[in-house]
Amino acid sequence: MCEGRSPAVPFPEELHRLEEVERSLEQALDEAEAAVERIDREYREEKRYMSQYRGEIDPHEMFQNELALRQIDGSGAFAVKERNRLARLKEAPYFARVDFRADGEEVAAHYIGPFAFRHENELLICDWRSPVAGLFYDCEVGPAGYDAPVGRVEGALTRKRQFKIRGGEMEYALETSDNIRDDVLQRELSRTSDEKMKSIIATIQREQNRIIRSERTGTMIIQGVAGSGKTSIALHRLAFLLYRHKDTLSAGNVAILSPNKVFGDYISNVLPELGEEPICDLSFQDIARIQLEGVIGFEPDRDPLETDDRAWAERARFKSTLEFVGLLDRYLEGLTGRVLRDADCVLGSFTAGAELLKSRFEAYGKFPVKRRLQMIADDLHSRFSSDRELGDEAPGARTVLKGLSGLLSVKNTLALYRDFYRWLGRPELLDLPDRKTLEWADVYPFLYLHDAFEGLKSGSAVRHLVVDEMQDYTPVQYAVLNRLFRCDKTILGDFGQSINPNRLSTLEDLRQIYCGARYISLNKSYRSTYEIIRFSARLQGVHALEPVARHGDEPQVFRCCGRRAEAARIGALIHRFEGSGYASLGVIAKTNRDARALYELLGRRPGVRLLTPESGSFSNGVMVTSVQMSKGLEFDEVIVAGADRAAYATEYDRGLLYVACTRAMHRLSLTCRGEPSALLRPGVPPTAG
Ligand SMILES: Nc1ncnc2c1ncn2[C@@H]1O[C@H](COP(=O)(O)OP(=O)(O)OP(=O)(O)O)[C@@H](O)[C@H]1O
Repeated sequence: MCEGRSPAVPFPEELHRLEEVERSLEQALDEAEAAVERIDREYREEKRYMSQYRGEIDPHEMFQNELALRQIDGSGAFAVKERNRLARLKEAPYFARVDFRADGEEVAAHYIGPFAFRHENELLICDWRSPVAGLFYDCEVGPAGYDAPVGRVEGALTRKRQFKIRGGEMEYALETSDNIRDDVLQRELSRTSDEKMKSIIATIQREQNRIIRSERTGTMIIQGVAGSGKTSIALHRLAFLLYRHKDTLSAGNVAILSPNKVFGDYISNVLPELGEEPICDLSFQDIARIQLEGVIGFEPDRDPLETDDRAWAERARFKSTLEFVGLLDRYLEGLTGRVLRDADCVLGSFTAGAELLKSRFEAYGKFPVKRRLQMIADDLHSRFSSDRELGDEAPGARTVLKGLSGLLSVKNTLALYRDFYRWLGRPELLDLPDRKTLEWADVYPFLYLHDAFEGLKSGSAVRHLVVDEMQDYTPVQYAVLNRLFRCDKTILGDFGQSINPNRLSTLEDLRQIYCGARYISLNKSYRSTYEIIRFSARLQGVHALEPVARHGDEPQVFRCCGRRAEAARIGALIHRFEGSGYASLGVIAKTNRDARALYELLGRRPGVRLLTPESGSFSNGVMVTSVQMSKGLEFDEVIVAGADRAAYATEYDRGLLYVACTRAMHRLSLTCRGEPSALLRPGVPPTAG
């Protein structure tokens, strides 16, 4: 056997190359460390000088020193980033090699890793987002090509290898053949979960790569089954866009709209892992809070599964459709007549006739009412000033504005919003918890009208927005979003995971809202074992759900006699988990209230955490939570608690069970206190409701 050859790494030259690259990385890392220390020293010296001679330095020199300090600070941040990247590369410098012979040229080997690494003028590692790296994801050995900035490069791919390097050690190396990609993917998918979502650059699949590297501008809608990698793809796409447009796009220009803080925390590592700055993570609540500050308060959304207030549910449903946005638009079409009284504006000896005011008001129709008044006031002020008779002082713009405001029959957005329901003939659909508070379903319709009446706060630098869990949001929320973020969007989710009975909008509605958008559907599921996916697909009747053939235990249903027996069973399953080598276990109850009760029943067992809408972070270990909170997350093992006939009976319950079951990567159990849910038996129709 050749020196250094091991069964897992049958190519000794790769071990030698790795050693060489590591030596270069070591050297570069030492230099980067020295640069960080030098800059740090310079910074401290500059600061010391400034504080020592503060009284003696003239203001001009002080200003120069402050500028210098800021510059050192900037270089320091850059040096630290560079050092961190090199340190990361040292752990796992690359994961693939492609040998490519461009037509008329020699074969060149390209090693692909998380970032590019150049040493002594030689490019030792290519960034996974570089054009040449596209060969790895898109092509097999044979004729191949890639799109470079200079145009298409044609040639032949002569070799393709994949590596797993961890802690600087090569664990395995494989030469490509048709099933190799699957083999590496299988190994990756079989690992235990991590506390945070991980990058998937070494195993991005072809259909995923097409989305990630898409150069087409415009909005994209991705409908993908549970575990198809939608969130991963969206984050990798952002990293790709930031790389491709690095001169014009920075982390401050992209944002992700996610359902809650726990999810935001869960995905927060992917971009930094890919060498990009963390990005802004927003929720619809955050946006509402910013827009409504000082205007009106609002209640958080209620859990529809924990209330039987039918009138409330009816109000929420009514406001959740595309038709509702149509009604708001129709109401706004006649806005002038609704808010402006048919009267002249008389200010002393100056008068503006009702007709003139109306026509001006309509001419400025694309602006909010309040802004239109301001513009008309400015116009009238100039007109009055030029028309004035000798001796008559023209009213100032503020006086004119006051006079015009007196002609408004509606004084604020709340009055307008109330008027909308009167116009509809359905005043009962607006129910304020108190005088200055909206219920959640009213927040976005209110903002839609607020935009027309006062205008929304703008100024967002966001140039690409990712919207995750698209099925959770209503058309009016999208309508407001489109006004606030007039940029390209990547909108992703799974309408098969709709779990709110009061959201009536559909995927077709969404496609209608974004009618020019590119639409992609993903059916292959990567998260769970074949057995879990088959079980979940049967449950939901999702025939398109295509598993990756990775096997594990069949899901088990445990029937217990009552609550205590169920808690004891869950306790035993937790015990089994603790000895299993798995890292995370999700115990998923139907509602947040059920989750809390179960947590108490389990006796606040050490190491068991309760995850609620108020929680801010995700961690490994045992988590007791609700279906709603578990969305988007994943666990090595899942126990769906309380999977009883009565608890899961309707079509919506089916969606809930589907979401809960598809959170499991490797093992799934369901426990119930009596008869298991009939939905678990294929072919059983759900109870109506
Ligand atoms: N190409 C891939 N290589 C390795 N792992 C992958 C790949 N694609 C997806 N995965 C893994 O599959 C799991 C599911 O991915 P992700 O959470 O992005 O899916 P999703 O479609 O957003 O899921 P859901 O809608 O169910 O929340 C993650 O563990 C992710 O790392």
